[in-house]
Amino acid sequence: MNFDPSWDWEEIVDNIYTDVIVTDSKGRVLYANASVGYWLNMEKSNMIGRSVIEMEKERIFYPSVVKKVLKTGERQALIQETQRGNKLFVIGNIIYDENENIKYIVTYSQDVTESEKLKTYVKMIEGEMESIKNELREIQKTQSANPHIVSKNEKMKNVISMIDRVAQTDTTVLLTGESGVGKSLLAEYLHDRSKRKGKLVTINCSSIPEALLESELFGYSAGAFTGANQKGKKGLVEEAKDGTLFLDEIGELPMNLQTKLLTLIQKKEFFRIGDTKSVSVDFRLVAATNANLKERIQEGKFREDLYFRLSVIDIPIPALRERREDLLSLIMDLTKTFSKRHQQEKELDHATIDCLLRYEWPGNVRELASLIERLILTVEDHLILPKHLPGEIIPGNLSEATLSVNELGNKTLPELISDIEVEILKNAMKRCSSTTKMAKYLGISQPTVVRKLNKYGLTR
Ligand SMILES: Nc1ncnc2c1ncn2[C@@H]1O[C@H](COP(=O)(O)OP(=O)(O)OP(=O)(O)O)[C@@H](O)[C@H]1O
Repeated sequence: MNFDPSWDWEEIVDNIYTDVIVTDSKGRVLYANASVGYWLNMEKSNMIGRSVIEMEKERIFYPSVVKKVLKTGERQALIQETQRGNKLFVIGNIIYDENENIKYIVTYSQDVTESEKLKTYVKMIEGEMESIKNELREIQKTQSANPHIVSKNEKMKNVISMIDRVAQTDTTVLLTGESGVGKSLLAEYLHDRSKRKGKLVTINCSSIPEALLESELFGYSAGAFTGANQKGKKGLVEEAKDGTLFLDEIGELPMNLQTKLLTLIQKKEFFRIGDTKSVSVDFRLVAATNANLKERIQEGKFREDLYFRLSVIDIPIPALRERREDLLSLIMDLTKTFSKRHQQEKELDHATIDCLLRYEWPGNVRELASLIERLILTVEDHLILPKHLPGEIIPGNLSEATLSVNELGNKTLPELISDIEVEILKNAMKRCSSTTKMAKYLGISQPTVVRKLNKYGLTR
């Protein structure tokens, strides 16, 4: 269909759900459409001939975009408040006559009251996040003597206090728990707390080949076997004199060495390979395992008597998923540690922290620590965003579109408002079980909630 000048333009413009006002070059209203009447709470016929400057003075709306256009001689956009308490996003455009003089100023506006509320809400959430960070700094100040052991969770606090208690004794300690929960770190902590004068000597029983393990542990005498050092060699047990011997992955210790270890624990003496004279040594034994030693006993792979000797004090370390209260502190602590270590000024975005807090962490603190270190080393930007995380860590409902308040850079205002709206609505959907509760939570009406959910294709 072609353009027809006889169309009823007034009726058409009255049916646009956007305020349209046309003024002359002095700001006197020449035309207003029907929508204006609703937002400004006055009949559109009462507006014709009135000065927008006067209306601004009467606070029918404030500020006046026309006034700003006339002052600057350019197109202007601003947020205006109306007598009804609504917030309007208003644009004022100039139409010039053939002599380049202002002929009309056309203004059109859209209600953004709810979006403005949502922006305030985002600011409030940012404020809350800041206070959580402050709280965290306080927690970190009051943490255990070793700054790298985070323990907010009850079970973990019990682990630390148990270690503090046994540290002063010579009792053998067995640390059990999944790989990466922090057994080695706790062995270090125990040694620090024990005030034993000697050093902490760590042996990973699974990483040294079986043939070498015995000589590594007990050493050998001069000329004990072909290829050996002529002067003989001290073993790690001797290295741990007056200190702590930490046997990691004890479940992997071969059977013949289990027997020798048992003798060592009982008599506190041993024989270097090829020697007939025993060596006595004072050390504290700490062992760790992620294997189920009772099962290994059943399978005939671990000596029961050694197990009883080792497990006098058996300290199970909870998996990270069982102590989620520690997660936030760990995330912040590790970020700080690695940023400092690699001299990188990096920060985790709120949405990134949110993803990390939701993940299960099957690889425990080691998995978390390696990820944070990798992000700090590989992400070029200052801010680490959800898009930098590996796929498995991003929850299904947080897609690429996840909005960070810090990402709003080059978007237009309507796009920005929509993004914030979607994000806040998703957040409200997670917290509230019905649209009525969402309405209360967001401070808007229930039909508005439904309309907005439909608009963005969000389904409950
Ligand atoms: N509570 C904690 N606070 C800070 N860092 C921790 C904590 N627990 C573990 N880590 C860090 O996590 C990583 C893995 O810890 P660790 O090597 O002690 O685990 P593990 O239980 O001994 O693992 P595996 O059984 O595989 O030997 C280390 O980098 C350690 O510093």
